Amino acid sequence: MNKLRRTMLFCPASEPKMFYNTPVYNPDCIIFDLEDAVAYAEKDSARDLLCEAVKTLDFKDIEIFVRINPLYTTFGETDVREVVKAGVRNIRLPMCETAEDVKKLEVLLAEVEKENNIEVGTVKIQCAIETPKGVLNALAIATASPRVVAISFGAEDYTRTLGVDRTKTAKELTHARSYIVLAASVANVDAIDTVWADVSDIEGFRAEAQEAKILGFSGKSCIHPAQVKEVHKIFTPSSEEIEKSLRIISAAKEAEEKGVGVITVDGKMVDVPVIQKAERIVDLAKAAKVLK
Ligand SMILES: CC(=O)SCCNC(=O)CCNC(=O)[C@H](O)C(C)(C)COP(=O)(O)OP(=O)(O)OC[C@H]1O[C@@H](n2cnc3c(N)ncnc32)[C@H](O)[C@@H]1OP(=O)(O)O
Ligand SMILES: O=C([O-])CC(=O)C(=O)O
Ligand SMILES: [Mg+2]
Repeated sequence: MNKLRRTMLFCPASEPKMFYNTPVYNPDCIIFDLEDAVAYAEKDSARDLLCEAVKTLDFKDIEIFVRINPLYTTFGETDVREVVKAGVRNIRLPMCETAEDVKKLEVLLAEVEKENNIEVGTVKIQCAIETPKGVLNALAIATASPRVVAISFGAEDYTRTLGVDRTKTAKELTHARSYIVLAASVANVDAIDTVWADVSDIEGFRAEAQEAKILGFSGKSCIHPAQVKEVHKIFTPSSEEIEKSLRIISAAKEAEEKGVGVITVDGKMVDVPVIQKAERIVDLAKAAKVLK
């Protein structure tokens, strides 16, 4: 299993009051944002604030990402240079459309790592796919560099660039979400579902998170602490799932010892794919610390 990445809580780097509190909400990952949540006039001051905070704050075992501005903007390169120097080891690259975009970041990272005596390859990349072109290139993006640990979907920019409305049915996102999940699976990286902007509509958020799990995403980006709790509930195996998985694994072990092939548990056939799915649930439960 890759790292546990059920939740990625976005927090604007220009909001120190907010970002000092982020660890309290216990997301698996925090994404400090230098891109769209930060006004143009505040880009430099937000970066300075963030770098200072990263040097001093204790985020326990929460994985920290910084969403930089795209490298084609005037801020992108400085974002990379400064946040890596401050200790950030994971970059979320927004508006990623091609393998070439990833490779440009990879070259810059190698240069910055050498300048700061950091082993080359240390800094990991999460590619945000948020345009039709990015979706069609998802597999090339996900496999463009060994640094890529996840690809994520950005539905706000995706619907903007496709020229459609974002609706509560999420039908307009179906193809892109499924394609991103497939690409991530082939590349063996995590797939992170998009943000849900209406923080007051927790029911709608829950439904979208549930669908993300069914589609095969590893987790979901969040913009509000209340969303983190919901995603954790949905993406953490329930006690029923865990008990059933343990029963399957134990029955399979017993059958193997007795030299029996296919068996049944609770009246259902258990074969290799079923056993491996049960093992995955147990691994996830252990990583989420709901099973020892
Ligand atoms: C399309 C995209 O690009 S999305 C990615 C970029 N967007 C972002 O990063 C936005 C992140 N989210 C936010 O900035 C905020 O949640 C908002 C602006 C949407 C709403 O903020 P508020 O109106 O303050 O929400 P609310 O009053 O419910 O907040 C409750 C508490 O949670 C805190 N909080 C809210 N959102 C966050 C967050 N993302 N991270 C950390 N703390 C947060 C608030 O500071 C407040 O703390 P307090 O009780 O100690 O005062
Ligand atoms: O990447 C995300 O989840 C949020 C985002 O930028 C978008 O939806 O455009
Ligand atoms: Mg976006």
